[in-house]
Amino acid sequence: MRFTKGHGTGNDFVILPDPDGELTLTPRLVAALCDRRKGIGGDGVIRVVRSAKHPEAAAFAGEAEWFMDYHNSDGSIAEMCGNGLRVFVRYLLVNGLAVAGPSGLPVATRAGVLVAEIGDGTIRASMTTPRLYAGSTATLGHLTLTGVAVDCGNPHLVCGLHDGVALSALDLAKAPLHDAVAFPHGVNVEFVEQAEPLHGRDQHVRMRVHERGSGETQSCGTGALAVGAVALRDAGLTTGSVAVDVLGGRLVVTADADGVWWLEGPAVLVADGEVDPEAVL
Ligand SMILES: N[C@@H](CCC[C@H](N)C(=O)O)C(=O)O
Repeated sequence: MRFTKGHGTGNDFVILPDPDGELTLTPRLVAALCDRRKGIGGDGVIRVVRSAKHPEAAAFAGEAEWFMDYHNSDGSIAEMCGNGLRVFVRYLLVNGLAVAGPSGLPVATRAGVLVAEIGDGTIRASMTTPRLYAGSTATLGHLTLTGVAVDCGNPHLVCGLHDGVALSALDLAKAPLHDAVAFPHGVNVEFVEQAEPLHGRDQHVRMRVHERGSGETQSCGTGALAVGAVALRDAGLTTGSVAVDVLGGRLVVTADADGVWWLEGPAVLVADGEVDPEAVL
């Protein structure tokens, strides 16, 4: 089985080309490929499949040739992956499977069709409009933090830190406890602290994330989107740009004057290879 390894700000993926949707991708195989000792290692698997060849994306085939079939490292399926989307686009471009037109490159996801624009080293992609809809809490050991529930196509809970609690001191080895009624399908939890003002950005924050289905990761694109949306709302802004520093680098979230939300950041392919599924299972 051919694979490519890539990452966006350290959020890393095993990319599997499967243009005609012929691969049997079980949760067990996904988890085995993502195993960092016995497999290739990754926060998730991205299958590259033609929209027309995947039952969940066939309706998008007229708009977007390719479907990003995203799976978390525990084998569960997620609706969207912001870093994965940029890496997916990089893969399509490098392998000559698509070219970006004047209005960008459309990609089908479980959260709908999104459009990527290719920059100088970075890629920026339109994102599902984040919807801030409720308050909730996350508990880490003895620390309970209040947060804002944000729907970015997938579920997020954005928690600001109390005075005296440092982002770097949080232990995210275990999943934060959350309200299972508020988040029946689980939740990605972001922890945020303010950072120093940055020229050209309306807000600058630092975040760490515990991802549903993957644990703590170096970065989460939809998590950054959720954090950016809360930061702009708290600053009383409806448009603007937010620099979100993650363990693996920097992402920029922008809400433009047309009401479109964008996520910009690097997308890097680091290796190609061949893996024997029998050997990793
Ligand atoms: N890392 C991703 C999000 C991946 C999916 C998430 N773990 C979920 O289950 O919703 C990103 O960059 O957005």
